[in-house]
Amino acid sequence: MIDIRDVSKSFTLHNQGGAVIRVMEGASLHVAPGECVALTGASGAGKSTLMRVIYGNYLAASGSVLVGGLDVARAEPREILRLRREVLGYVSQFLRVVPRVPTVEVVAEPLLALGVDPHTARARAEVLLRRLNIPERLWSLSPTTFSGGEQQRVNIARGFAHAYPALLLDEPTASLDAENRAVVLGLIAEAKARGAAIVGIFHDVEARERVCDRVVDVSGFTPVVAA
Ligand SMILES: Nc1ncnc2c1ncn2[C@@H]1O[C@H](COP(=O)(O)OP(=O)(O)OP(=O)(O)O)[C@@H](O)[C@H]1O
Repeated sequence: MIDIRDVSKSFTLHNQGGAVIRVMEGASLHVAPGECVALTGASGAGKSTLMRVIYGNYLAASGSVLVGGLDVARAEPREILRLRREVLGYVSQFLRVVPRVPTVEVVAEPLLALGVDPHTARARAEVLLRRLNIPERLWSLSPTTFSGGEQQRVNIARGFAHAYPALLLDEPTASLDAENRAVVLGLIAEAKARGAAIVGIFHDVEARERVCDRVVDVSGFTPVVAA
């Protein structure tokens, strides 16, 4: 489902004399349907960079990044938008929403974008919000004023609203209490059981051990710098 081959990525800092930072070389990763792979490696090793390359936010300099058969490294912007709508979900650490949109609509939005009828989309959103212990009195309010943990749970509900065949998870259990953490691990396990291919960053080691089948240390993709 996710097949990364020989990817390299560097950044050119145009505002700092054109300094080039080589972050990744020869990165390869295969994630099968139903499999969850955790990216590990020290801070700055390139975990977030690899996630962004898969999502198409960062363009790989070389290699291929196949997600559901589409090479994200070569795809047109409209193909990437379609991929994100239908195939590839991304639960980032922080919720970004348009102000004043009610929580229930924030969660239902990915389904509405797919053409699911509003009643079904809303019902699915409500099931997730209830499961993630967001009090019903908050559903009609914008999540912009919610606590950090509440916002993260709204973000997770939104990320799991559609049954994406592939999912990127950036620290999905950070800042959650034990009960909600268990709910999120349950959602991840269910996504795997229906065949989702998942790549994630899990600093929560226990969570990682519970849901991940494999660990890939991205330090192995760090370019060797000549002395
Ligand atoms: N947009 C960017 N412009 C310039 N350099 C960048 C950019 N994004 C990432 N980098 C560099 O790439 C390297 C890898 O960063 P990345 O955020 O992927 O690491 P990480 O493993 O996710 O770290 P952490 O665990 O601290 O979040 C760092 O040296 C970082 O400075």
